[in-house]
Amino acid sequence: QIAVGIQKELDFPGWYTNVLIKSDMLDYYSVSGCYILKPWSYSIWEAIQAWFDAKIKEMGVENAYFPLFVSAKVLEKEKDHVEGFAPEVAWVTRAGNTDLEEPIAIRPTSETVMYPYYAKWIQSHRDLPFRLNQWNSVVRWEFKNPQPFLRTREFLWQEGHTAHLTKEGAGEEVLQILDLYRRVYEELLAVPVIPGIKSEKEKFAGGLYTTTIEGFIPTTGRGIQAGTSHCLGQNFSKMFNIVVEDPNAGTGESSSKIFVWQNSWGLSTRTIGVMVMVHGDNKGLVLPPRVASIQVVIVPCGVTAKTSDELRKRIPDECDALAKKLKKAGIKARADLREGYTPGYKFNDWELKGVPIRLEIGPADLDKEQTLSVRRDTGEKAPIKMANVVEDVGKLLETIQTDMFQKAKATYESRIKIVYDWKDFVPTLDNKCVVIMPWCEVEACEDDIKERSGKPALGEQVDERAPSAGAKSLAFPLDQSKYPKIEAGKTKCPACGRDAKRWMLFGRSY
Ligand SMILES: O=C1CCCN[C@@H]1CCCn1cnc2ccccc2c1=O
Repeated sequence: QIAVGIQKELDFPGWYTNVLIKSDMLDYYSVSGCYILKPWSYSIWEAIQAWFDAKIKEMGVENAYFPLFVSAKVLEKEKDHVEGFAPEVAWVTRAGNTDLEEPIAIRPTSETVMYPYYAKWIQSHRDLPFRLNQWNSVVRWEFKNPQPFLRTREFLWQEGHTAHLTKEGAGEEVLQILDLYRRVYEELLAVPVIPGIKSEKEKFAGGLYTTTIEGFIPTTGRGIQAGTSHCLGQNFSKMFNIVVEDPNAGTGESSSKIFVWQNSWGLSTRTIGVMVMVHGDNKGLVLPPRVASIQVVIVPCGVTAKTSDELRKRIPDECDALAKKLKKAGIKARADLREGYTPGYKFNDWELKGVPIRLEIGPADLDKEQTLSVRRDTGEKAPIKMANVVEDVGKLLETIQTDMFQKAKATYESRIKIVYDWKDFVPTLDNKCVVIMPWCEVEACEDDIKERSGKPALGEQVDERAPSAGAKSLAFPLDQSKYPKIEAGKTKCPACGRDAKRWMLFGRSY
């Protein structure tokens, strides 16, 4: 039985991995925490890559490739950058029967790999802005329960690393990239995200500030960090001595050096996991047309033992001709002419794989010169005149893309609850919602909120590898105007009573 067989609302983790396997997106691998990305999911990553790569190239970013390995000396160049992450670093200690003199780390991220060379290559302010990106994979040997796409020991991503003359120049790019990330989710994956700024506690410790796009998984009511764009300030340029002459210094003055202002930004194959979780249903994947490698599948119907020889040939031929016609118009269509499978079996199969539109052609459709369209997202059926099929299918794909986004956006917005009183905080989380509240921005309060909202039931065994129950701060939404004005000195933080400063999203998260 090829249907998913596990209900999304009843066993979400089971549903998730089942859908990924049965839709042929991935296969398990012999090393724990690692998965094989099969064409059905890899083609989604390729669609994301193609779109994002073109956009950053328009900005003047160039792709490069740096080595996978980084020496301990270089990786640990700056303690506070790595200390919190050290347990996740994977090391090569042996080649064949020979132990290595020095253990060599596999990159968990490439700041320390790249920046010694930024120091060498960036000499003058004319070299700025300096912008390189890598499409690569990184390794983080996490011990928390792995989840395909969301938390894996190796994952594919892009990591952009740029250098600027001024803080403002860097800051402008941080937000430009963050908006590209938002568009990858909202325009390609039909997944709504909230752009914002991380708290001091949640930001990348090695940087100056972290901007983020926060996604939401309705089934669990958990937030998920969907992409990050950091301003590193001058922290790394001071560590690695990446300096340029001050262009404004008069000639002859003592050479005044400027430490460059840097950014680093990353988006990973986590994008695919979020898309599956947000859109999938109990029949399997639901793919947004913009990233579907097959947008339309055409299935011959009504061919039975009693069907005339003429029709038995004509119906598949019509399906094939229609597929060719749609492909010629740039629509990714496939005729499923497999022998020995019933139409019903094929319907199930393509629904499992999340193909946005199914077109059926049977004897009655031929008579009426039409095809019957079936939407994967809503199941809605509608006949389409063959005379207009290219235009109508094209429009239907756009409609599906928009409807999927609007539906997910409405769900997300319905799960964001304003909280003014602490008594409402935990019940809101327990209702699978996230909290938006006027917050004091005091880190001790943040710790207290996590503690007070995650208390395990009395005597309950806490498994630190289980997803946390405590609420974290997710982001200060960039758009604060959506929420009531915070009266300085009047509006109080619901958790601690101090003066509130900005609206902050809190939620349980991945
Ligand atoms: O997010 C991004 C975006 C892409 C470039 N890197 C930044 C910051 C990465 C933060 N990070 C994350 N895990 C790590 C794991 C081990 C060692 C170091 C790190 C580490 O620096």
